[in-house]
Amino acid sequence: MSKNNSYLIKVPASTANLGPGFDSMGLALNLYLTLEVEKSERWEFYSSNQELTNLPNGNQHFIAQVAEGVAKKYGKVLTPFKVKLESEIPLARGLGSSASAIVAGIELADLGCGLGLTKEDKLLLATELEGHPDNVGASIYGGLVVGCYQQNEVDMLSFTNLPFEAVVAIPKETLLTKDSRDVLPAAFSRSEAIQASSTANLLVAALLSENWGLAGKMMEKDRFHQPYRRPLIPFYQDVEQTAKKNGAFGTALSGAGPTVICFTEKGKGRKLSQNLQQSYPEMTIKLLQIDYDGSLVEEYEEYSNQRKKLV
Ligand SMILES: Nc1ncnc2c1ncn2[C@@H]1O[C@H](COP(=O)(O)OP(=O)(O)O)[C@@H](O)[C@H]1O
Ligand SMILES: N[C@@H](CCOP(=O)(O)O)C(=O)O
Repeated sequence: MSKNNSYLIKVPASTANLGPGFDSMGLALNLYLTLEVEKSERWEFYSSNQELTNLPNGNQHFIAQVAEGVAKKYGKVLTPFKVKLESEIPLARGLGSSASAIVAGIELADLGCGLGLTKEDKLLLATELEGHPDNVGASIYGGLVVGCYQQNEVDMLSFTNLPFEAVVAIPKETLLTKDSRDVLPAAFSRSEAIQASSTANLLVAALLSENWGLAGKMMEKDRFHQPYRRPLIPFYQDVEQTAKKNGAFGTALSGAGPTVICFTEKGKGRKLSQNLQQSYPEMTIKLLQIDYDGSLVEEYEEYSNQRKKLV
C-alpha cells in the first residue's frame, strides 16, 4: 500500500441459512460496513454510529484483533491504522455483522502487510474465525453462496443473477448468535438428519430453478434450527403469516435471528415492505437487494481524490 494514501474497505451484510441451509447457505445483502483507513501511530476507531462507538476501541477493537491475528499467522507485524468506521448493519440481529467485521479485519491485514490473499484464502481464514462459512462466504464473494467446511477446508460456490429480493423485519431487541446456538440440539438421529439435509438440498435446487413455491415450502420445513429458535422469537410466526398474505414466497429466520427475512420475486418487495411496516410499526422494515460484489478494497489517492478499485 502507498504511504500517504487512504483506503476504503466495503463489506456487505449477509443472511445465513435461508431456512434449512444451516451453516452452509448465505446471501449477501446491500447493507454495508465501511472502513476508511490510513496508517497511524496507534489503533484508533471512530464513527458517527452510537452502536459502534460503544465497542472496545484501540487494539482491543474486534477488527484490529482480527487483523493483527491474521498478520501474525503469516509471520508479519501489522502497523496500526486510524479507522473511520460506519455501518448500516445492525449488531446482533442476524444480518452477519460479526462476519462482516471479520472480513474487514482480514482485508485490513491483507492491505497492511501486502499478503496477496486470494478470495479462497480469505474464506478459509474467515471461516476458521466465525466457525461456519455461510455469512463470511456471502460477504467475501457476494451473491448466493453454498459451502461446506470440513477438515480445515472450505469448498464454496457462489451464484449470481437471482431474480428475487428480500424484505427484512428487524426488531429492536438483540440476540447474540452464541445464545441462539446454545438452544440447538447437539446431535440428530439418522432420520432427522435425512429430513433436514434433504430439505436443504431441495431448497438449493428450487431456488436455482426459480421454483419459488417449492423454495418457500422448504424454508418452512427446516429441521436444523428454526423449530428450536422459534421460542426465542415470539413474533416470528405472525410475521411469516403476514408476509405470506402479502406476496412473500418464503420466510426464514435471518441467521441466528431475531430478524425475520421474507423473500419475493423481483419487483414485488416494495408492496410487501409497505404492508409489513404498517403491520409492525415498532420494527425496522427494509427492502433489500442481493449484493453481487462481495468485499471491496479501493485506494483513495490523497491529492486527486480519485478512487481506484484494488480488490
Ligand atoms: N463493526 C463491528 N466492529 C466491532 N465489533 C463488531 C462489529 N460488528 C459486530 N461486532 C461484534 O459482533 C457482535 C455481534 O455478533 P453476533 O452475535 O454474531 O451477531 P450478528 O448476527 O450481527 O453477526 C457484536 O456484539 C460485536 O461484539
Ligand atoms: N449459521 C449461523 C448463522 C449465524 O448468523 P448471524 O447473522 O446470526 O451471525 C447460525 O444459524 O447460527
